[in-house]
Amino acid sequence: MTSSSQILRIATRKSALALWQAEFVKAQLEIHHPGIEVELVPMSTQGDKILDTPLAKIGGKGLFVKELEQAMLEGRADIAVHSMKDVPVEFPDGLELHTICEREDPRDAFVSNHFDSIDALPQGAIVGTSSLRRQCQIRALRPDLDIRDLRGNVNTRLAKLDEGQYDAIILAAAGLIRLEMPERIASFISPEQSLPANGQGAVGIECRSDDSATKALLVALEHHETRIRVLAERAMNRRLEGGCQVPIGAFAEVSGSQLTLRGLVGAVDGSEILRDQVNGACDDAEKLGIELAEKLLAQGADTILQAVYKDA
Ligand SMILES: NCc1[nH]cc(CCC(=O)O)c1CC(=O)O
Repeated sequence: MTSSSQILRIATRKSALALWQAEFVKAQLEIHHPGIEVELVPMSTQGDKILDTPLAKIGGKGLFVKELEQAMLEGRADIAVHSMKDVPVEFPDGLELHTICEREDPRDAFVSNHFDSIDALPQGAIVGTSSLRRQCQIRALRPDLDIRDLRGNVNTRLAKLDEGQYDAIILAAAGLIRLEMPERIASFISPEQSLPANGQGAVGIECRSDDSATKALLVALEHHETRIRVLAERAMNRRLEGGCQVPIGAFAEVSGSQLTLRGLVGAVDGSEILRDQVNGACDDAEKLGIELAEKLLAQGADTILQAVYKDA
């Protein structure tokens, strides 16, 4: 925020989930800072405009965040609210990820109008997901299923399911819970069956590095345990040089002062999946993430990831 404007402006995408997240941050700021004025600045990003190509093939990091960052750098907005899962590992000069809010359920959700779980699907059933991470894990569990690409925001994906284009689809549970559609979740998929993406279910807030007035307001929204978990997960991804569209899972849990981080790298066809985990002190979250990435690389993660990038 600049001293001349007392209104805090939130740059946000226009999808229902992005708007929910921005409204959530607005409401939290208003609770913690009575009298504050917060305004949403909705905008379309490149990722919202290209709807007909599988995300993995578009490539380019930060497809969903570039326009929001430009708005902050140009002073048209003060903060941007992101799903941590979609936030690139590096930030442009002048911007930083300042705040990580409390995590919603990080698991993947099995969504279907006819079946209760992946195990209950008949041979050859059609499952929609455009996430390489979900594809590879589901193929490993059930090589017989017909996995097809599924793009669009949460409501678009649900509509495609309801039209009968798929027997089931996989979505982040967090999105369905936030959009007040928990009844759509036929079952939660355990991390053993589908390890979540790094940052899944967590919301992060980005702002200008030199904007101390805004930072002071954001501190109240910080959630320490979520930060520790997401730091470890992102550190693993960063060491593997994985963008958000790679068959990589990373999931950290905290118990007291201890952190357990599980990681996975898989071939998209599910023919090969490497898994490993590390334990250690929460204070070493990032170190543990790097350590786990190196264990996976020692198992051959590099070869798998190179093949994915070549195909994309
Ligand atoms: N990649 C799209 C995206 N980004 C964040 C969420 C869900 C909410 C979250 O993880 O915080 C979703 C949809 C999905 O994966 O089903």
